Amino acid sequence: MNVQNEKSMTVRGKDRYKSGVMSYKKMGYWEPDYTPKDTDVICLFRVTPQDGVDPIEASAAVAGESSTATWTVVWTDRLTAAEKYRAKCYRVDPVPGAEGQYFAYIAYDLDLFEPGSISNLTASVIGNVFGFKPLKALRLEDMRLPVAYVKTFKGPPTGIVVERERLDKFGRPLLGATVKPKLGLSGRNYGRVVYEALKGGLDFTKDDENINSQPFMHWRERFLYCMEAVNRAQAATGEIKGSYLNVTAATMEDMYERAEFAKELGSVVVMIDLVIGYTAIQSMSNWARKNDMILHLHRAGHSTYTRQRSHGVSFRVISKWMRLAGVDHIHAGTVVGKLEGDPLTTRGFYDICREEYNPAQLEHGIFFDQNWASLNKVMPVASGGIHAGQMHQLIQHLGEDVVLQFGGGTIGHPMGIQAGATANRVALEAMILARNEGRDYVSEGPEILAKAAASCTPLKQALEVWKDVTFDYASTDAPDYVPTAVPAA
Ligand SMILES: O=C(COP(=O)(O)O)[C@H](O)[C@H](O)COP(=O)(O)O
Ligand SMILES: [Mg+2]
Repeated sequence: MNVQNEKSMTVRGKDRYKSGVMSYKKMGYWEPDYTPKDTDVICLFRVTPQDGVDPIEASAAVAGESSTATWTVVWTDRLTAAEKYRAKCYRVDPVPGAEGQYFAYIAYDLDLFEPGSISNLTASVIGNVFGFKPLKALRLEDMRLPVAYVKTFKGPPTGIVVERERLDKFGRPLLGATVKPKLGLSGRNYGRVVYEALKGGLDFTKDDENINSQPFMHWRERFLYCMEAVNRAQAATGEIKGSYLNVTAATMEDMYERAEFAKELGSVVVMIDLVIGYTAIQSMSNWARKNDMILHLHRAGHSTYTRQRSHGVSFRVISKWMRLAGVDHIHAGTVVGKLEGDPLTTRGFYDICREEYNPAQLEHGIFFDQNWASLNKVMPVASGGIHAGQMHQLIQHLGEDVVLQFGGGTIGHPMGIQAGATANRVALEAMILARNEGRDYVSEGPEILAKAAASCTPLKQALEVWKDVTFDYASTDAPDYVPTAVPAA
């Protein structure tokens, strides 16, 4: 069906405001002749209408219910600049290879949104509409954020450039590890893991998403022992080290108290989980900015609504919101590890975090050109089931401005935690050296690692223990458009 060619059906004049129910497309939420303004926010939704529901009407309903409409005509529209405030669906395309699904492009006037508030933005664009009965499913795939709107956000408090300057670490990915087991260690044993991992060569260690203040280890214990470990590791290595102290808690007051204590102890970084919510994230961002602190975001919970392609919110949209909201680190996928991560889709997430400007690139899932208007860049974090033997692939897929985090892949090392950290550091440095020498480090990767391992027993053992570990499963969240060969000019 060529849905694109349906003409405008907007009813105009006094008939528009007669009491009663009128289809959304007649109420003015379908405007195929509309050209979005530079200042409009644009959303791309994947709409799956119920059987028998016209895709244009379903898409117009999404525009209506995410902006000004209700289910019936209301005369009070006439007290407003209704034509301006109505979101306008201006284009509907069938999704390639997915029968019954449509991409609906919807433009929203900038005045519909409070400046600098992710909560306000999301209350509109994902507020009610995902439960609308005429739709089987709905997914927010991408957004174009106008520069005028981007400029109302402060963005990441530190950014990649300043983070590297503060840490005095350049020209290579940073290395981290999530302390394992996730739950159950006492403060003192937890601190031992942190010390060994940092002393062995990592830059960062990290609390896991669900480490807060449990009976086996209250938060102050954790902070005290972690910072003792950080300070000792710094003294032993002469390098700046950090441990992401997770300040996630039940209330803002608790989070501020924990963050203040982290600062008092000299930490360079604090951590929050995505589940704390957008307002709390923006508040913590303000705190981090005021206190010269790196703010690490673990995307705990995101897969509940980002992973399935037909319903929810794409992680590329969450990445955009988080760059606006202002976090310095965000978990963005590993490609090769244990968790969901199609290579091309993941590339799109990384570009959103790290580029000044994103050109539309359908094969990476990026539908719009996006200018970031000099907002700081977010350091993506690759974490989840990665190990030293994948170093060449990690650098190939994820580049240089990234934190590579090996939890099990450090702490599970047969010779112990320090050895696990050393294996990762040596593998990384060998690979970066090979890259800098202009070698084809991707295809020669296994050889480069083997050569480095010849003089590094910890790396040799890591490669041996984990050599067969791969997570080769089909990706759920792959792009809808495949790259096409372009004939030579
Ligand atoms: O605990 C881990 C990783 O542990 P390990 O390194 O032992 O696998 C993190 O919570 C996940 O990486 C989160 O996933 P994501 O980074 O995809 O959000
Ligand atoms: Mg975890």
